[in-house]
Amino acid sequence: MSIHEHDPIAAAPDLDEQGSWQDEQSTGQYRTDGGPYAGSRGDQDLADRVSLRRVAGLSTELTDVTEVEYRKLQLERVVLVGVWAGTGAQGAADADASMTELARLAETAGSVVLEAVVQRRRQPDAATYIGSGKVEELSEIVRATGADTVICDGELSPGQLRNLEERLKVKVVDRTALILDIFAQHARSKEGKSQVELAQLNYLVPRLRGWGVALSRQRGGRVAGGAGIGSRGPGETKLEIDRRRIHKRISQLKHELAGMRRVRDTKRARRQQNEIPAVAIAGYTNAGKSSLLNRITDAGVLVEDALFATLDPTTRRTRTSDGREYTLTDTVGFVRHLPHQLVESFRSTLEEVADADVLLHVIDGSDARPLEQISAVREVLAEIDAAKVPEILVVNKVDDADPATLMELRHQLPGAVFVSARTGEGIGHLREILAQALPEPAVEVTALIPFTEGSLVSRIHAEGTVLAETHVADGTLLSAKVHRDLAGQLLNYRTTLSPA
Ligand SMILES: Nc1nc2c(ncn2[C@@H]2O[C@H](COP(=O)(O)OP(=O)(O)OP(=O)(O)O)[C@@H](O)[C@H]2O)c(=O)[nH]1
Ligand SMILES: [Mg+2]
Repeated sequence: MSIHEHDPIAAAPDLDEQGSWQDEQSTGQYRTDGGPYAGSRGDQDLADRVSLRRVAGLSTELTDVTEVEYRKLQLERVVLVGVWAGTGAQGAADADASMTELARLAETAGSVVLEAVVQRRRQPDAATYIGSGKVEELSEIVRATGADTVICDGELSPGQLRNLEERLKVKVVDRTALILDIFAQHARSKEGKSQVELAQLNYLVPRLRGWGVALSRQRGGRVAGGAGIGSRGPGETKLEIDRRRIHKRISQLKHELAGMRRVRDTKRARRQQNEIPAVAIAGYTNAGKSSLLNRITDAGVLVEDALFATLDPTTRRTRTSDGREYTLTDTVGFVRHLPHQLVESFRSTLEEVADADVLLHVIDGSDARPLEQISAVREVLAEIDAAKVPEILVVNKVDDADPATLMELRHQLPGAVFVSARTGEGIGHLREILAQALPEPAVEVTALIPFTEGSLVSRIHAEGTVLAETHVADGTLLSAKVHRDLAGQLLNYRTTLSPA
């Protein structure tokens, strides 16, 4: 079970009397009778006063004592803090879902979660994220649990981070830094490492002045393994590193990445020239994207029950059952509020998704809130200009999903394909659907189209690639690559004349 050494409630018994705490055991029930999430009263002050609420059941589960000892030495002991504006039971459930995800992220980064609390507020406090009065209570919890780090569920301003560190006397990091840290730990390829470092530096630049002064924190380089969240980054101390050097490193990284991008572009252009349709697998982190690639192509890509296990795209060639070749690319997963620094520096990787002919959008059917995963993924897709790519929704992990949820999903997502990458269920059907969705290879035609059929010429321009075009007395003479359908309609106008 949890590794609380001190129960914060017991350690601060008067908190309970003030009604500040609500210890919800794992019943899944939320108070709606004037408790923290009683939105109907609309009394923000009251809500503020009573709203720092424990999120039950989020402590890292440890199986034996030796593991506890080991982790104490190796890992950070963290308290999670969230601010949530939603109201009612739904608001409470949303807050808990967000905190559960934050806990998973923290654990993926190697931390032990000691405690999680949320405050209901209309918006985060401009100076201290949670209400200023709540910082004292949080400080109590930090002391009672022996935590050495507080992780806030959002992106905090440099001032908020500094103020909180000053008052809490422990390291404070935000969700963005946490995700950047996981990426830094998981990056394998040179390109991936450079992309993450660039994102980290862009995150760091506005936070250089003053941040960390409270603790005069020294940070190591990427190789400072085991030094905790935020320390696997490019490194920062106010005194040591001057801004100019960071900016120089940023341009150097951008230059390197531009070079790697050219290689990627060339490869992709070659595939496009060969007219091999490209399929990209996209979706929420841990949805089973790599598992699906492995299941369809025997790629042998790393599969892990961890967030952001995959950062580097893997492309494999494979064939439809009727023998047509296509490529399948597995790439980095998405998450709610994916830090924009990462989206920016992973842009070249994400272009694999934007340039694909078809998207397999993988959803974890065993997740408690699959529809939210879908909208988070679509938000990122829109950001990288991939919203236009035809998409096949693939609900994965049907072997592990709740049958009632699946039934509901079938209703909510007509057209989605339900599969299990683990057992192979539904994969045959998915391959059929995919084969139908693949664009037909283009056909090269040369045609003389009379001026009265101007609309055909427009269609060729819109739907195909014109290779040469000239106007002659009888009409428009052109050669173009067009899809099979259009080629059929041009049959009567085919000619052996050459427009060149
Ligand atoms: N029960 C079940 N588990 C699955 C299925 N597919 C994948 N998993 C598990 O889900 C976890 C994540 O799988 P991955 O294939 O690594 O997921 P991913 O989407 O590539 O994850 P990231 O690269 O981290 O974003 C692993 O523990 C898999 O074993 C499935 O069909 N059923
Ligand atoms: Mg993966």
